[in-house]
Amino acid sequence: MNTVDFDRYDHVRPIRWTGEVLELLDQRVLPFETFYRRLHTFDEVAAAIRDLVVRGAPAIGISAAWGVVLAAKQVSAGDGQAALKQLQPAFDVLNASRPTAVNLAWALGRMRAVLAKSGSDWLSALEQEALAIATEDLAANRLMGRAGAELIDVGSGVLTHCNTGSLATAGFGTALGVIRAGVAEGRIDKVFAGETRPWNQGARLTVWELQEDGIPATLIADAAAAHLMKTGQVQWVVVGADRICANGDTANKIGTYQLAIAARHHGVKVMVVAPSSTVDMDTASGEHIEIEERDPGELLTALGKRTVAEGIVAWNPVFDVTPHDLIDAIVTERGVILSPDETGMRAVFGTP
Ligand SMILES: CSC[C@@H](O)[C@@H](O)C(=O)COP(=O)(O)O
Repeated sequence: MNTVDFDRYDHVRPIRWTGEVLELLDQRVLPFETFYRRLHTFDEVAAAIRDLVVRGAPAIGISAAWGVVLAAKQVSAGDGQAALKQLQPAFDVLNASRPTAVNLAWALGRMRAVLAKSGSDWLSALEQEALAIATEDLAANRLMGRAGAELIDVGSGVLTHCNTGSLATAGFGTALGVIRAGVAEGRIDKVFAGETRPWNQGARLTVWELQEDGIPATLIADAAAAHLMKTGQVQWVVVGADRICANGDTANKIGTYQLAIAARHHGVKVMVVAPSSTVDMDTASGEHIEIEERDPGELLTALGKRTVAEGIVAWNPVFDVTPHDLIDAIVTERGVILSPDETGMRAVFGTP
């Protein structure tokens, strides 16, 4: 088996901290423009998360953490507790920027906990914590890449959905990390990516990232997935997650649920790859997850041009929940849970 040269995949970084400002690679204009937006305030960070300048569960958590640092730079306080009081509005605005991915609340929780126990050095403690959140995410992705690839037999084809790569994380990616590792190790022969309508994360971001790596990938229409499975070209669906509940139910980009149903019908396996920052053991099952609904305009237009007759009504939920019994493996940096259920999740993530 070949080894994985992780440094080869480190060139796309969606989030850069200069020490003064946050620079976000604007994912709305990729793949044709590579443009870093410079953000100076927490309000700008919240707007960037809401408007999908930055997206992907781990990446929005990391960005929110840096948003807290930007807010903190405007505050003068003697210790962390005093700063926390003044920073509460910033925490609230950042937390409300998107509802489904738990990584956002998780990262803000870490920043809040650091403040609560810091003395006069609270600002540098916050900065170090934001850096640690990003560094740990990259390390988790590399671990998961290897662990997930081990489940894949040599000669397999895989289908992925949305974008779970360097762009959605601190680097390397979750599901795309498994695909990178699986290709490097010689296990994966063919990679397919669904377009991921309506925002086209698969078409605009995933196949571009793979092309940058020199990994051949084939784009399919989302509607072609069941037919792809029927033709025997894929053995695994490999996806990321925005929130994994205590029983293994998983929220991910809209369309994941129907992929899992089609996969079960065709004997194709489903792997969910996500760091522990995506695991929400306080939410018992998927029915309690808030599903973000975005502007129906995303469905009524393409490249800013209206494609649907005036007066048409559209509904645009952007995540769905895959029940745990349709998932074959959940891969995290803390462990792999096969045929996940509450017992398997608790064995890795603990009891309440
Ligand atoms: C490593 S990213 C995992 C998920 O966040 C990803 O699959 C996804 O659904 C992203 O949705 P998005 O709306 O693009 O933020």
